[in-house]
Amino acid sequence: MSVLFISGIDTDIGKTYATGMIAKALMQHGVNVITQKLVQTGVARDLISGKIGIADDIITHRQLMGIPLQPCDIDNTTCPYRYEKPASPHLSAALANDILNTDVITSVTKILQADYEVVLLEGAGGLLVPITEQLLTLDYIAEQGYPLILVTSGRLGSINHTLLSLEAIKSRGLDVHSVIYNHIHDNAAQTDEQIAASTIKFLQNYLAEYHPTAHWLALPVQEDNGFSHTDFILPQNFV
Ligand SMILES: Nc1ncnc2c1ncn2[C@@H]1O[C@H](COP(=O)(O)OP(=O)(O)OP(=O)(O)O)[C@@H](O)[C@H]1O
Ligand SMILES: C[C@H](N)[C@H](N)CCCCCC(=O)O
Ligand SMILES: [Mg+2]
Repeated sequence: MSVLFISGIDTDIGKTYATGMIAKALMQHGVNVITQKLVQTGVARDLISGKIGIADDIITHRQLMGIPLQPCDIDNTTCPYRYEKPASPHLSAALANDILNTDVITSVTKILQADYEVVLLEGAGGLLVPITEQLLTLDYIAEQGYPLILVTSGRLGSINHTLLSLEAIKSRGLDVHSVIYNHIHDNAAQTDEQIAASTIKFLQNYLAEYHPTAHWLALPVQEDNGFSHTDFILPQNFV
């Protein structure tokens, strides 16, 4: 019955990996769980039929969960809004001459809730990404009252992006359910070990002071692009 919203400090921070791995961990605890994507941009058209494909993030979620695409994926219930242009949803929809109606998103979430105990709803980009010209992602989350999971990493710049996200959450009178620290950017190409370790410490102390109820979860790097999975441990009272 419950819906958890997975957002992050930016695009490419690891929301899809976090969502797939949470779903896998919940499945292993016997929870009947499905994932949904709010809106997917950058989706290719099928060369033969010309139809726009299934959302890439939904495909990755199922791979990480180790299950095939479900009927609700194939009929696009898990992501009705899919656009070709890899951009902010408000732009991608406009370029496709479409108008995204958030009531449709809410109604597919309800359909999924009827069949599953937990729906993990992944956003596109960060919290202040516009879903439409009028509505920011965070305002949709606030309207729906969904518990909010924020994905971050040790990439240089993450402290600022994480604290700005937490400020924005607070400004809507919301709290953060969990912060997931993705270890993907701890390597030398993105940052260095000293920065990553300091970022973890700083963020943990900040959360302890300002968001004491938030869970802290560490997402390990998944090998083979997610096909051999390192364990991801969920706290007992996660859902
Ligand atoms: N924990 C991880 N283990 C292995 N690879 C990862 C991990 N996290 C992220 N990646 C890599 O980083 C890329 C970006 O991550 P991901 O697709 O999860 O970002 P996102 O936040 O979902 O982006 P978007 O806003 O487009 O939905 C992935 O395609 C994958 O290659
Ligand atoms: C295409 C990309 N991977 C994401 N799905 C969409 C990211 C939108 C970011 C918009 C912005 O913050 O300026
Ligand atoms: Mg994603």
